[in-house]
Amino acid sequence: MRMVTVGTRGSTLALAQTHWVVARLKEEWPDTDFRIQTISTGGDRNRGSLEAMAQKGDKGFWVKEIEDALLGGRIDIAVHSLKDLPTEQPDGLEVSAIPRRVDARDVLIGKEGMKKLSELPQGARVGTSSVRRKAFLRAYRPDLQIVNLRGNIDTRLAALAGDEYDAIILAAAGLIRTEMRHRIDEFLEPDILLPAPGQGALALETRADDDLSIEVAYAIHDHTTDDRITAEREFLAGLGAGCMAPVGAHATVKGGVLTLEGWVGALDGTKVIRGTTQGDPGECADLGAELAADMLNQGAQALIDAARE
Ligand SMILES: NCc1[nH]cc(CCC(=O)O)c1CC(=O)O
Repeated sequence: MRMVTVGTRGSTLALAQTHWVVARLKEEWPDTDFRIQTISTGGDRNRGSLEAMAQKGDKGFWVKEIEDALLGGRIDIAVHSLKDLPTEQPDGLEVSAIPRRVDARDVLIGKEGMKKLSELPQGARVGTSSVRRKAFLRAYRPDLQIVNLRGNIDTRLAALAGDEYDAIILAAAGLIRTEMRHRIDEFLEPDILLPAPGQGALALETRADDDLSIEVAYAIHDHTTDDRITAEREFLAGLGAGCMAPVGAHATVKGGVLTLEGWVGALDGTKVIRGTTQGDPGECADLGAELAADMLNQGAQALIDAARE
């Protein structure tokens, strides 16, 4: 029997999404044996230095050890949250499949009486460490207090039970995949808050010359999701930004037309630039690059640089 080893981080979310991927792969390849191997990354071991690493431009904080395991042949397919995966893969590796996206939106989870963002009382304390979510909150509700909140989904939900936070913001997909959809109080629609590029999507990464694993992974590839996230990620790459930038993007495909919306915000909330473009889904990469160029012309670079400091 053919055997494929699927690697991922050991967090609840990483394992939940990898079990989902393996179940989907097993439907397509009933005669293949799948094994799951967990790998601890710099991000798992060393949370305190996350910001320092980001400032040094180390984008691969969550993926380096996993990519080393792929290159070393200890695993054959890696499962990543797409939004944590740098837009360029190292030599010898490639993204071979993008499964269907679940839900790209961010959500609010709040204490009693704190269950809608627009209705939070003056000065309410909202937990997040994402620069995108911070920049958005400061622009949208300058009165709110933003309190840093790190850690896995479980840690963040546990923190809300204490008394430091009135509400927190998380990605819907993470809660849905870990069977915590019932905890969601409000879905923040993209017209209010644009999600991170690639949020809610997964990426299956393989060795570029491993035809067998590529074929296995590609069985659960979803073309529409791929077009959408390609537009979003080309937009991010076109801005010269990574997953730690105050950048949101969301693409949809309806009636054969791809619509890409982009957002860049000042970390202090004093300025936001928002743009949109439409075209053929086959041109998704160009659409992302064009929107990035358009927003650079409107001054996006200064906002991205300011958030690095
Ligand atoms: N950066 C952490 C991370 N990476 C992926 C998800 C959630 C799942 C997803 O966006 O696909 C999260 C947590 C969060 O942002 O709430």
